[in-house]
Amino acid sequence: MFKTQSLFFTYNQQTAFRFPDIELAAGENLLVLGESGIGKTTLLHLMAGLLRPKSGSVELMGTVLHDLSSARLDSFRGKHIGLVFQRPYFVQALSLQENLALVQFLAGKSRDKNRIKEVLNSLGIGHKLQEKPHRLSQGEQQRAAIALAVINSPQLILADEPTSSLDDKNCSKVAILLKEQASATGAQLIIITHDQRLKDQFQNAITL
Ligand SMILES: Nc1ncnc2c1ncn2[C@@H]1O[C@H](COP(=O)(O)OP(=O)(O)OP(=O)(O)O)[C@@H](O)[C@H]1O
Repeated sequence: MFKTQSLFFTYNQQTAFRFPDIELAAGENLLVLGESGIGKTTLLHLMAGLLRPKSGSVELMGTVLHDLSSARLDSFRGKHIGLVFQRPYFVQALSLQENLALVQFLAGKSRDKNRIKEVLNSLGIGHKLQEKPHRLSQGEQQRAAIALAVINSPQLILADEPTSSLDDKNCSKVAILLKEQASATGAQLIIITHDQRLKDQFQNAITL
């Protein structure tokens, strides 16, 4: 179960955000739509525990994120939350396989080459295992970004504008892949975007 309650956040006196409550059971998906500047990334960062709310709470699997110390929160995030960013963050000097092994290591897991192969194969980029990230096409990089997010089988997958730089065909593919990856592990999936093309692919949607 993932749940946010009465989330309120301010960067300064001019920018204050109140977000609608979200509640998702295991395996459920949600699309959060909103115009530029409305606070989508802010909400995603609150849900990932990267920002601390001024009031309200974020709860995943019975744990209230901001009750944890920052070290425990980092570890909890590494194990249970997968993040897909608009622009993927890779260590460019490492191969795709090594990048994924690093994410396993940072979550306190041992290197699992079979899991790395399984995830890359399911995303259609198994043959790019040894490739450096900058040698991948934009669509491949976006799929590799999904691999980074799901490698540790997180309970919650949060994606920030995962499709905005993609053409229609790749946009649809990425949405399907994210849903497939989430349903493979029974994870909750939340996509935050201004991309109206995704509307048809999600039954559960809210607009900020
Ligand atoms: N660190 C910050 N300090 C002060 N203001 C900020 C900070 N980060 C974001 N903001 C402001 O908060 C508002 C919401 O930003 P946010 O990035 O959450 O919006 P968004 O909906 O994701 O926008 P976009 O779709 O353009 O990425 C913006 O007006 C932004 O300028």
